[in-house]
Amino acid sequence: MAAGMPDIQALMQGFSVETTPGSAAKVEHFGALLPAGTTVNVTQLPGTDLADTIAVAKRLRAEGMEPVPHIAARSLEGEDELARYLDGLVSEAAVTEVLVIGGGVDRPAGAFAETMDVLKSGRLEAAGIVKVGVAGHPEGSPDISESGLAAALKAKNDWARETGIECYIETQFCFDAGAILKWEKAIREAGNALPIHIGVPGLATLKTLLKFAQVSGIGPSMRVLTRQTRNIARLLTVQAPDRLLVGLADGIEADPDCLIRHLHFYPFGGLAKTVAWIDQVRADEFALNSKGGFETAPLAAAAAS
Ligand SMILES: NC(=O)C1=CN([C@@H]2O[C@H](COP(=O)(O)OP(=O)(O)OC[C@H]3O[C@@H](n4cnc5c(N)ncnc54)[C@H](O)[C@@H]3O)[C@@H](O)[C@H]2O)C=CC1
Ligand SMILES: Nc1nc(=O)c2c([nH]1)NC[C@@H]1CN(c3ccc(C(=O)N[C@@H](CCC(=O)O)C(=O)O)cc3)CN21
Repeated sequence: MAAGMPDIQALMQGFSVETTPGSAAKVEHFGALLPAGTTVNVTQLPGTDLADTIAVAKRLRAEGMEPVPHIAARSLEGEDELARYLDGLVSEAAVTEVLVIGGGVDRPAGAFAETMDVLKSGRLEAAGIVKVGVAGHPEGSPDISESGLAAALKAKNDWARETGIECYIETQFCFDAGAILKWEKAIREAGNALPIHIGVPGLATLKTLLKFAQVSGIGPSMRVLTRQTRNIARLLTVQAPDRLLVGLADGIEADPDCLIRHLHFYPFGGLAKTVAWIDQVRADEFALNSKGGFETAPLAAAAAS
């Protein structure tokens, strides 16, 4: 790597991806797309069946991936359901790592109102879980106050320290490297010691990104997207997160204490093209451009779908 070049490849190492039961059904074989052992998160979205998340985790394990299912605290009925869910994940898919989130339901379905309620239950340790991700919100959350987020993050740090369980933060997706770097520094100064995986949008059309940004309540950096919709033709062009990655790599390089460790890709139904693009970057098949990002070679037609 030449001096002054952002180290995009270092940033790409150990990347993870997210899938939903619905989008996994459209993937023929995860092992044919992703390096063996890649971490694949499986969502537990409101209104979906826990059995579907377990089934996808099982399939991921069989296809050589490391399944990391979501546990959405507010969607669970209580400790019994959590115990049954964990039992299924461990016995069917040998799961040892989970991502615990509050989850998008307005009113808790049962005894768990937030992530900490699940962590404090002791059920994760009892099930043999050794690594736990929790959510991060670089741009804040439409559902949670800033003080609520700060209190939750402190409690999660305390829990990690007290239990000795390996914990990390996985963020909401965001389009603005500056906002992410500023947030990382602010939570670090407030006492955060957990390593961070940054949520990054995969390759998708502007139209798809806008749709998901809306359903996920992504705030300020929506403007980065909506600014581009003035040119209507751009709605159907595929966007890559190249500028975001350059900005992050530069920021990490400039601050040796930065806790950003990995990227987590949200492919939004475009797993094949996202992975093809990641492969090009990992193979060093890209060149920086004058727009603060980089270009890869045009993707093969098969992966462009
Ligand atoms: N991949 C995904 O699906 C991701 C989803 N998220 C979203 O982030 C939010 C939860 O964030 P966490 O940091 O896990 O919160 P948390 O579980 O640590 O809770 C923090 C505080 O916010 C409140 N809270 C949590 N979820 C809420 C909701 N949906 N509505 C109103 N209040 C809520 C809790 O009662 C608590 O006081 C959810 O809306 C979740 O869907 C965040 C990251 C990734
Ligand atoms: N606050 C919040 N709420 C969320 O629901 C949420 C976040 N944040 N952050 C990011 C994740 C990613 N999310 C999602 C939600 C839905 C699909 C989904 O419906 N996927 C379709 C296929 C994609 C397509 O439409 O082509 C599926 O069939 O599962 C994917 C990711 C929701 N997420």
